[in-house]
Amino acid sequence: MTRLHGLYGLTDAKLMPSDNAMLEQVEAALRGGMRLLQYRDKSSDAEKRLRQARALRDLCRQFDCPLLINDDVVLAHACGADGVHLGQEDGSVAAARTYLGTRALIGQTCHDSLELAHRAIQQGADHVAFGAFFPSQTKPGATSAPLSLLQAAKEQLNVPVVAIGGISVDNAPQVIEAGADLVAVVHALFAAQEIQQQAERFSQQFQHS
Ligand SMILES: Cc1ncc(COP(=O)(O)OP(=O)(O)O)c(N)n1
Ligand SMILES: Cc1nc(C(=O)O)sc1CCOP(=O)(O)O
Ligand SMILES: [Mg+2]
Repeated sequence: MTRLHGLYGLTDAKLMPSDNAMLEQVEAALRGGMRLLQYRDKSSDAEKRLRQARALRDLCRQFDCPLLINDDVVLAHACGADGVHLGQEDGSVAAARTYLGTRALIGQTCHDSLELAHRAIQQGADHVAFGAFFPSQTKPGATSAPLSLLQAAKEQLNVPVVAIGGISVDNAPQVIEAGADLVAVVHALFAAQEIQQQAERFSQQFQHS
């Protein structure tokens, strides 16, 4: 199992208006060194979601990059993804662990709370996400989290820690220095003019961490 570390991209239906656009953008990020991908699509179009998730699974496999599905354990299982990302309102981590098995990657959103993170790990999460560390264009209403939380998380938790929310090439060093193992990014990655180069810029920041 590869170590969870580096750039973590999340797909975005607005920035990726067709299957081809999505696959091209994701491939560019993979070529630039992205280490984990989350398929995040909030639509209720089950056929599209399964088709896109399967296409991403095939693409990610070529680059040895795990694929997680946002919110939906059933889709994660159906498309053969490596795991799932759950929010606090997206169903139980313990049930996801039972459903997807011991090898699945399961992350949970913990906002600004170490208590939520301890609970997530107890229930079977193998990584946890905190945020938002900076104002997010993708999710403007996200709860904000202080950088000091990352240092405390690294001291108290023995699983990889994800930082999310408004992360850019310019501010990523702050969260990485504070302890983030992965930076989860939508806008600063997939709205970039040159996605591969942008992914390389993010990835280079992990070379010494
Ligand atoms: C890596 C990562 N962190 C946090 C989230 C947010 O999850 P959630 O709170 O369930 O919100 P939605 O993404 O479902 O809108 C995430 N998706 N990924
Ligand atoms: C999906 C999501 N969850 C967040 C949280 O804080 O839980 S912030 C966020 C959006 C991240 O996108 P961008 O990199 O464009 O800010
Ligand atoms: Mg969710």
